Amino acid sequence: MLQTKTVTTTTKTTTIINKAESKPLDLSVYVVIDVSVLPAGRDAVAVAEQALEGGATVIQLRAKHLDTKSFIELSNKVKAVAAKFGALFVVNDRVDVALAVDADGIHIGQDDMPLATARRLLGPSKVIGVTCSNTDEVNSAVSSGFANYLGTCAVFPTATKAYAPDFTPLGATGLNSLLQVSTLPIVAIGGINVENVEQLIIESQTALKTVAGCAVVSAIVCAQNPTQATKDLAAKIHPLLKHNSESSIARSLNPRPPRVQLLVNQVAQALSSVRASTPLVHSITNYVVMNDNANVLLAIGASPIMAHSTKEASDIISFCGSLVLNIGTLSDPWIDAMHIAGKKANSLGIPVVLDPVGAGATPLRQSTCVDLVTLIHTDIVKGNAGEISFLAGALANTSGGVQSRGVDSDGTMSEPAHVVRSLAAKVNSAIAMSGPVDYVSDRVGKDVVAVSNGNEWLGKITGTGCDTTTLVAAFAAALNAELKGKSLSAATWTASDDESFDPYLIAGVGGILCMCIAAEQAIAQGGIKGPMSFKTALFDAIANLTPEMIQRFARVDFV
Ligand SMILES: Cc1ncc(COP(=O)(O)OP(=O)(O)O)c(N)n1
Ligand SMILES: Cc1nc(C(=O)O)sc1CCOP(=O)(O)O
Repeated sequence: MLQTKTVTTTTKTTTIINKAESKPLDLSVYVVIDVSVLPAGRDAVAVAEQALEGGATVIQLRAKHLDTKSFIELSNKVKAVAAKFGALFVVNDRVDVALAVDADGIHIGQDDMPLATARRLLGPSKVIGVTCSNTDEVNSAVSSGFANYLGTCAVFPTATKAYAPDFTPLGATGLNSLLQVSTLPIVAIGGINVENVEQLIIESQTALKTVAGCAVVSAIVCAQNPTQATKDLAAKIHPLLKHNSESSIARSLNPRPPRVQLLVNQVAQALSSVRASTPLVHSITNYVVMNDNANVLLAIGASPIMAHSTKEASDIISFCGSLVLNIGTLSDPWIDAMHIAGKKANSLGIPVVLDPVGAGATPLRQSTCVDLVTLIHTDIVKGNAGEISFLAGALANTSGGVQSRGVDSDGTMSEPAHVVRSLAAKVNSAIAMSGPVDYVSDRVGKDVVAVSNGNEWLGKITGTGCDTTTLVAAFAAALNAELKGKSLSAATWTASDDESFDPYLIAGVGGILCMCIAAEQAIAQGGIKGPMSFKTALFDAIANLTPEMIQRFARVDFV
């Protein structure tokens, strides 16, 4: 049963149609079954059904050369399978066929039946899509009040539809221009596939609007496995549409302050630097997380090396970009190796990142992490509230000591910004403290950043804290190498300039944002059944993170 509601705009009355009150018009995964493109022996109804199984939300039937009787017969069959999946069934061009089979809607071009006539014939409850190639056509379709959504001309080159030789596809920029002026949903079409769909959506979005969906013919109809191809496409489309609409609207209502935006820009840029420089990260880390830490480094674009022997700790660090010291599963020789590698890293200006896992839990861990921050220089300490609180407390009685605030039962502490700020200044290290909100201080305690992208799923599998530490180390390595390339050094950064952030603040925020945003992406893609499928999706999402995602989804503030 189609439901209608009427919205009065300044000029016209626009009818917005939902298939059912509980089911808004979902144009996200729009599959066009073009019978002339079907590979030999493939049946249109079967392909439609496979696409629907893969998550198609709309099926359009396009049959330019089919006689009317056959078009109607085929439409009835495709309509029946679409109905089985609760998807919208749309006929291409032919209003008579749409009427004959009582299709859910019609898609017409500029040279087809006029929009007003189509609406008059179809009535108010059918969905009408109209192709618009430029902003004039968009304005005209929108102001007519007769269309429910707009299609585009080809965004990329396509062999499925013939164009004049001088036709230039819209590209993301042209699509962006249409999105800027349209108050109706826009579906992009033409040459879209699983490889280019994400970039198209990201690059075409405006501050307020993203495409409502992407329409494809050959990428599904000619795919070896149309179900899987639709699934793959849907997995790329859904997270971007969902997150973009929420975050971009929030962003346009509440833009980032300039200095926050500057920091986000630099973090996004730093991710590009990691990818470009493939830094080698030496980890002396714990048994529980070793393999995951290595894979997380590979996923972000860095390279892992793990060596625990005192006999090679110094040699290995001399050709690495950063060093991780993780005290999760200690032994005496490992502690010695940490000191050897740490001292060597200090002498070479290689950043050292300490993860004081379980600090304070036993005398061995207490003395080890206190020794590490006092006998070698750590550039970044990354731990949870309990670990950071312990360190702050352990150093409280030394000169310039930090008052420990204690940790609440939910893992938080009062005045977290004060604790990281004071500890940072005390040990001259950036401090990254994880929790429901993460706090990162630069090395002097001047800038403290709260990162609010925390995700409860990250607590459902072991090792994500240590994984985040390795990401921080990858960022530290890439940023330090970049500065060295300019004959500068992360070690000599000073807090005098308001425009410049401590590179290790950027590293701390960067590692945390990558982990948290990847978790958001993993969940948004759907299909998470429990901890293991989350873990797989998380690692994939880390590999697929882009600087644009950091720009879009980062929730950071100075505190
Ligand atoms: C979703 C969607 N967008 C655009 C078109 C193109 O329609 P049209 O301009 O009518 O061209 P033909 O498909 O008739 O060649 C579409 N079909 N679907
Ligand atoms: C049906 C259609 N209409 C277009 C337009 O530009 O209006 S391009 C197109 C075909 C798109 O097919 P594919 O996904 O195989 O590139």
